[in-house]
Amino acid sequence: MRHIEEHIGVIGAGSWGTTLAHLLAEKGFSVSLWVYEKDLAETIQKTKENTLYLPGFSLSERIMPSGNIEEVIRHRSLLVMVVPSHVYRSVALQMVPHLQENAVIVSATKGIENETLLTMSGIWKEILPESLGIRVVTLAGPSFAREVMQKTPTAVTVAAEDRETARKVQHVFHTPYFRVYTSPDKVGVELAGALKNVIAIAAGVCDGLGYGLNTRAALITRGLAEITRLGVRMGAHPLTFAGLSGIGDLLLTCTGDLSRNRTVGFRLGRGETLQEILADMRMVAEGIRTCTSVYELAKKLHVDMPICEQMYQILHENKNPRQAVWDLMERDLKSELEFPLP
Ligand SMILES: NC(=O)C1=CN([C@@H]2O[C@H](COP(=O)(O)OP(=O)(O)OC[C@H]3O[C@@H](n4cnc5c(N)ncnc54)[C@H](O)[C@@H]3O)[C@@H](O)[C@H]2O)C=CC1
Ligand SMILES: O=C(CO)COP(=O)(O)O
Repeated sequence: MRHIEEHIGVIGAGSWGTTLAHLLAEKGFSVSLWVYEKDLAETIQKTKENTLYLPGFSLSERIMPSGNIEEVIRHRSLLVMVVPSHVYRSVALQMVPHLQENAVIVSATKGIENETLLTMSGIWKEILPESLGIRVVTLAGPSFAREVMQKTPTAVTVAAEDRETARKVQHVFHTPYFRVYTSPDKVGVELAGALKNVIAIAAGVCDGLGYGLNTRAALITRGLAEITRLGVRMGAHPLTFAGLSGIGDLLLTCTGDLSRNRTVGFRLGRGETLQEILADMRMVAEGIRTCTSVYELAKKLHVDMPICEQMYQILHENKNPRQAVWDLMERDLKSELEFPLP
């Protein structure tokens, strides 16, 4: 393996952060990994395994786990941010005083902040002093951590406002089993990655209720229509939603049993309450919180998002899931296309 001089800091040692750290370390980068749970940092150091979030995989010797965030980010020109969205701002605020000028931050979190309705790069925009010259890039697309650890051929997108930064990050992450595309549509890629989690819960609900493949296909398709509608309203390019971060990730998480979001939905469909499901889940299912943000955004921006609205009622107002499906089916009839033919 070639040793690469650049030293990268990965912030967040959940399943995805650990996987990205491992991928980069195997490429030859020196990688520091910030671990929130102090005992876990020691365990990873000793056993080379993330026993809490990614059990069963042997991690690269080149990963240096640490509970000290300053140590992980100081003097790093490239950082990867992978903490769940509800703690993103508080962790980012801890990072700001230690960031190196002109560093690049790759954000791999999928969510929308509840309190502000901002995307993750929106949070950075709010808290980063412009004088630091830091660029934020989004990484999204269909990529279950465990499959990437198994080196399953995978393709993702990195989106940045400037092409040069996107190309740099593309090359940093690319491996023969991890193909990276670039995109200039940061808001689109970010929204696609966050919103698909809400639809994945809905797909799980339908499967848990025992509905068939017709239902799932309809849900994915009309879910994509909703995601696109909100995305375009917020400035995204519509074709981004036909890409890896859009339909790609939507298909993966609506159909793949490895999805935590789909699993939450499935269990809801089977009759468990959200409280029961969350009680035995250590990992994050971002769609639960994102659903609240989407519900608020749709109201604020006057965007019609019936599936997300029903999901909000199931998750947060105890609506009966079967009733929610029938309420969707009984809505006013409408045209599928939302634009006139040329
Ligand atoms: N797991 C996957 O396959 C993929 C996950 N993602 C996204 O990556 C982000 C992170 O998810 P995962 O790595 O899957 O997490 P995870 O669900 O495996 O682990 C939870 C993480 O949250 C951290 N955490 C909990 N409380 C915290 C606090 N108060 N402060 C700081 N950190 C805290 C834990 O230390 C752990 O790193 C999410 O937005 C997820 O949607 C994106 C692509 C793939
Ligand atoms: O985003 C993911 C894969 O691209 C992971 O999905 P879940 O969070 O639903 O497991």
